[in-house]
Amino acid sequence: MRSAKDFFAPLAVGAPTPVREIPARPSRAIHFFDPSNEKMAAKIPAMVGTVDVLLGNLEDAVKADNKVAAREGLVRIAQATDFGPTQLWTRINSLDSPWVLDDLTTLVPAIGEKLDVIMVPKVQGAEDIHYIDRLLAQLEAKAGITKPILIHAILETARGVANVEEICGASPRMQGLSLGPADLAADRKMKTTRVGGGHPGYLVRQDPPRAADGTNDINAARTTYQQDLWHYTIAKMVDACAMHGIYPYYGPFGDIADVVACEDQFRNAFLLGCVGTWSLHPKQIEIANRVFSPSVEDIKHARRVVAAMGDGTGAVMLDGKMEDDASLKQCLVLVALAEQLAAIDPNLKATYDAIELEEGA
Ligand SMILES: CC(C)(COP(=O)(O)OP(=O)(O)OC[C@H]1O[C@@H](n2cnc3c(N)ncnc32)[C@H](O)[C@@H]1OP(=O)(O)O)[C@@H](O)C(=O)NCCC(=O)NCCSC(=O)C[C@H](O)C(=O)O
Ligand SMILES: [Mg+2]
Repeated sequence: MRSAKDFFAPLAVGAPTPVREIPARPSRAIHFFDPSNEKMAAKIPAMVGTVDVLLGNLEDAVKADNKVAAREGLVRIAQATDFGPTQLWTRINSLDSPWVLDDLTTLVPAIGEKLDVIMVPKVQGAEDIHYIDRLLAQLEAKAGITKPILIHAILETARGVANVEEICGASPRMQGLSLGPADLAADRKMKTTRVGGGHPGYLVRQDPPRAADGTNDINAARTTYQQDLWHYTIAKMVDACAMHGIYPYYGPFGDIADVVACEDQFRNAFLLGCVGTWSLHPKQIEIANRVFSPSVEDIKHARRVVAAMGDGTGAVMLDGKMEDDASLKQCLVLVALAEQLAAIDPNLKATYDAIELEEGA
C-alpha cells in the first residue's frame, strides 16, 4: 500500500509532478477518428475548434493490419496540427494486446507534450491503472515531458464495473471514465447486439384492465414503456467519478442514422451527471455539443434562483415552487458549466449573454 503522502510524488525520477485537481475542461464530444483512414485523417485539421476533443483511435474499429499505420498516422497528424482550444486524446490498444507497449513507447516521446489524455480500454481494476501510471512516468521522464498525461478508463467489463471506485481513485492522473456498452454487454453476456442505446425487449407494461367478469384482461392492448439498459451502470459510474473528483462520460451510440434516439441517449447521460459523450461520426458532434450544453431555459431559471436566494440560505417561493440552499447548488452546477463552455464557445457565449440582456431589459 502506498502512503497517502506519496500519492502526489512522481512515480519516476524526472517525471512531472502529478496534478492535484483534474481541470474542468469542456469535453462535450470526444470525437473518434481512425488515423490510418486517409479520408478521415484528412478531415481532422479542419475539425479543430469545432469539437472539444479529437481522439485518435488505435483500438477496436482499427483493422489489425492497420495498427502500425494508425499509430504512425496519429504521430504525423499531431506533429503537423495546431490544436488550439481542442484537446488531443488517444485510445491505446488493450493491455493484453500485442500493440499496447509500442503504442505508449512511440506516442509519449513523439507527441507526449501535445497529448492531453490517454484512454485505456477494458480496464479491470486498479492494477491496470497502476501499470499505466508507472510506465507513463518513466516515459515522460525519459522524454522530458513537462505536464503529466492524464488517464481515462473505459468501463467495459463486469469486473471493471465491480471495481469502479478503486479504478477512479487509483492515480492522480485519473481524468474520467466512459461507458463501453458493446464490450460490457458481451462481457456480461447481455443479449443485446447493439452498440449502446435501448432495446425494444427491455420494457415494462401497463397493468391489465379489468374484464367484465372481474378478472384481469391480460390480452387487452396495453402500453409498454421501453427502459434504459444502461441506467444502472451510468449512475454507478457517475457516483464513483463524483466521489473522486473526475469526469463521467457516456460512450458510443452505434446507430449513426438514428440521430433522434442518439440525442435521447446523450440527454439521459447529461441529466444523470455525465459531462460528455463519444461521437463516432461528424453528424453526432452537433448533437453532443447541443445536449451537453445547458439550455437557455435552464440558465434563465438557474440565474433567477441565484438572484432570488440572496445570501444562499433559507427558502423562497418561485413560480409556485420551493427553492432553498440545495436547489441553489443544483442551479450553480448549471451556471458554472455555462461559464466554462462560454469561455471556449463564442456562439454559446452570445446565447448566454443575450439572456442577461433580456433580463436587464
Ligand atoms: C461509422 C463509420 C464507419 C461510417 O463511415 P462512412 O461509411 O464513411 O460514413 P459516411 O459516408 O456517412 O461519411 C461521410 C464523410 O465523413 C467522413 N467521416 C466518417 N466518419 C468520420 C469520423 N469519425 N471522423 C472524421 N470524418 C469521418 C467520411 O470519411 C466521409 O468523408 P467524404 O467521403 O470525404 O465525404 C465511420 O464514421 C467510423 O469509422 N467512425 C468511427 C468508428 C469508431 O471509432 N469506432 C470505435 C468506437 S466505438 C467502440 O469502440 C465500442 C466501445 O469500445 C464499446 O465497447 O462499447
Ligand atoms: Mg470497447
